[in-house]
Amino acid sequence: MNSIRAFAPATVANVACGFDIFGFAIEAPGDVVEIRRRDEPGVVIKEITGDEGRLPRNAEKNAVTVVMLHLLKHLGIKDFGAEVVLHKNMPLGSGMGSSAASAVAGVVAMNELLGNPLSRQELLPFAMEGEKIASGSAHADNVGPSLLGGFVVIRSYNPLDIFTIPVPDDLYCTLVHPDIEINTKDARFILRSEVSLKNTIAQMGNVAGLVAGLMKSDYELIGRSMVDVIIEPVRSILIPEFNVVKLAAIENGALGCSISGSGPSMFALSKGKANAESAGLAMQQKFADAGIESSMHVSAINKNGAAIL
Ligand SMILES: Nc1ncnc2c1ncn2[C@@H]1O[C@H](COP(=O)(O)OP(=O)(O)OP(=O)(O)O)[C@@H](O)[C@H]1O
Ligand SMILES: N[C@@H](CCO)C(=O)O
Repeated sequence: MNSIRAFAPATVANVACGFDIFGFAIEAPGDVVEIRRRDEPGVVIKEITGDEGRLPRNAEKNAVTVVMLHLLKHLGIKDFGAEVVLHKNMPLGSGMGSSAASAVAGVVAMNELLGNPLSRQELLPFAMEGEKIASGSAHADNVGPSLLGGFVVIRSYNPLDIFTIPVPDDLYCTLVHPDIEINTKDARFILRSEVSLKNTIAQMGNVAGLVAGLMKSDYELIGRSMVDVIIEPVRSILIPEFNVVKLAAIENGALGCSISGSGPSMFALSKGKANAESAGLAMQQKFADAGIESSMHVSAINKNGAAIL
């Protein structure tokens, strides 16, 4: 096998109360990576489409190839020759897990080209190295769901303990991406390092409630638990019209609404596709009223994650 194509989906990280510990995959959009073996040693980026020339072409700097280099080193494979084409189908700094999608598609494609020496779970630490190059921190709540699919919980980072939980079949996600950019690195820099006991207790309650609501298909409990008292109050100031858009989502069918990842995208969860679409249109209207263009994606939770095409 000399060439492989892999797809990795967009993801919603944090999911309101679960900063760095919750994430889920959606069906589209996502990045596509093509990798082809070559005789000459070294992994090189042959072409990147869809990034307006903004991403690094240096294989040591791009999330899509950094993960491949880490995987080859781990397997003790030297002088491996491959050329990589990356199709970016997601905006940068979007809050949709753009760098994670590249990292996951890249590591899945390379693993397949090598005959699948590692399982999906075993590929996770390598995908996290892609996040590290992109955002300065190896958080797993975008790469985890993009790689494994479904709704992912990261119980622990050291040692890494990550698993998926069931979600109700009729749960739909609305993702609205306003036409602005927020870099994850910046959105992490502004966070406080200390949290009050009162807020910790509230956040733990919501984390427990969201997990229970998802596993019991209790839509009301899911909605009540989508409250973030720690991160959202700090980061929402980076998103124009945040409060108005969030209220519009909930008044038009959503169970709950918050920031997707580090933003600026906002996401809502709804029971049924019709509610998800209605909430999304209301969210977009509020952005439009403020002169802000946006794009909308409505999707069930993608239970498969990355795929070989
Ligand atoms: N293949 C890649 N795709 C996207 N970003 C990359 C990639 N490789 C390196 N980067 C770097 O990561 C930065 C974007 O990462 P960042 O985490 O800020 O946003 P994102 O991954 O696009 O979206 P999200 O906020 O959902 O994580 C880019 O500015 C770029 O410098
Ligand atoms: N948990 C990460 C996700 C980034 O997409 C953050 O919020 O910084």
